[in-house]
Amino acid sequence: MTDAPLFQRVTLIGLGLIGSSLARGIQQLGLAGELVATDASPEVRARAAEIKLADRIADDNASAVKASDLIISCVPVGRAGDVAQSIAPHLKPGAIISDVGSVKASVLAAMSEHLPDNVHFIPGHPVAGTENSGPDSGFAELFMNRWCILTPPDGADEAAVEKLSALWSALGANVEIMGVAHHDLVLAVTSHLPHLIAYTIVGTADELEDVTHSEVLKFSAGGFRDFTRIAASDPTMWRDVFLTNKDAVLEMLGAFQEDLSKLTRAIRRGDGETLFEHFTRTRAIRRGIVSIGQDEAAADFGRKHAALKKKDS
Ligand SMILES: NC(=O)C1=CN([C@@H]2O[C@H](COP(=O)(O)OP(=O)(O)OC[C@H]3O[C@@H](n4cnc5c(N)ncnc54)[C@H](O)[C@@H]3O)[C@@H](O)[C@H]2O)C=CC1
Ligand SMILES: O=C(O)C(=O)Cc1ccc(O)cc1
Repeated sequence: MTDAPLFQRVTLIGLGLIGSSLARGIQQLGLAGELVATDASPEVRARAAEIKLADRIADDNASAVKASDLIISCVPVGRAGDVAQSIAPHLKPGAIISDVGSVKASVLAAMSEHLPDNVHFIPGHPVAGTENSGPDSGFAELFMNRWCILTPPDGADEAAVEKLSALWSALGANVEIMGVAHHDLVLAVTSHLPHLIAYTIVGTADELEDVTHSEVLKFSAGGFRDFTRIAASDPTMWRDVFLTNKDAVLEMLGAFQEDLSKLTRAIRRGDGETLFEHFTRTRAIRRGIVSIGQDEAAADFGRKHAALKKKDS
């Protein structure tokens, strides 16, 4: 006998990297009795139908959410308010509404403004992705052994939080609960600033092409190549991240610029001790992250991989 699906009807709005990864995972693991999906782009809807990303592809957000028990908005954070406005009058009372946006305070404010009181709004953020976008770029295993942060507002229904956590856990993610302001500060330094640095350095190298005669790209080894991958990330998504997490990013950018000035001064003065000490500290940080990651992965990998394989066969 197969287990009952976690949710009777699930709706995904936005079928890019994250929406299509969710669609594939939910279908492969049988987490929804019926999966409905939609996207603002007719081309994306047509492609989603062609590759069967859901049981039904709806023409618009309003019809997609009818009678749905869980709705996850997977659109750029600047569009979160539009999505909430378009679905608000059509929601089933008691439905859970969530999202996957990389910024949380602005999404909470923009969506809460429109959503009725008789639904459970629990914003979320899977800390997992790639530089690719669109319906063909997703894959069911994207969330395996990655964090998914949920940011329920004060007084959120505990059973609804549990149910949403169960979905992310089934997809292989480790769920963590935190407040929106804390989320935005932590992600500003761990994700948003690194992307800004990558966008900057690749642009700088490109502007130097006249001086370097295309050799920047020709001889780019590890470090620069890694930056070019990150700098290939979606321009709409990242424009929205920096516009909506402005304060936290500016705070972290201030701290970063101070540290960069210290290292600049050390180089100018030939202060090898400062450079060596700094690089030794950062090497230890990386080794700590990698060993924590390996312990967690070793503990979880077998169970989660077996679950997906079972569904595949
Ligand atoms: N790309 C990544 O690595 C990660 C992205 N996120 C977050 O996930 C969200 C989606 O990102 P991706 O899947 O990468 O984007 P994407 O660009 O691949 O897909 C976004 C989709 O949303 C659709 N869309 C835009 N406005 C809409 C609206 N009003 N109604 C319906 N559909 C609409 C677009 O047509 C597009 O197909 C963003 O908020 C992003 O911050 C979270 C974790 C990782
Ligand atoms: O591709 C990468 O290295 C990423 O960092 C992906 C990513 C992008 C945005 C997020 O909010 C979470 C993960």
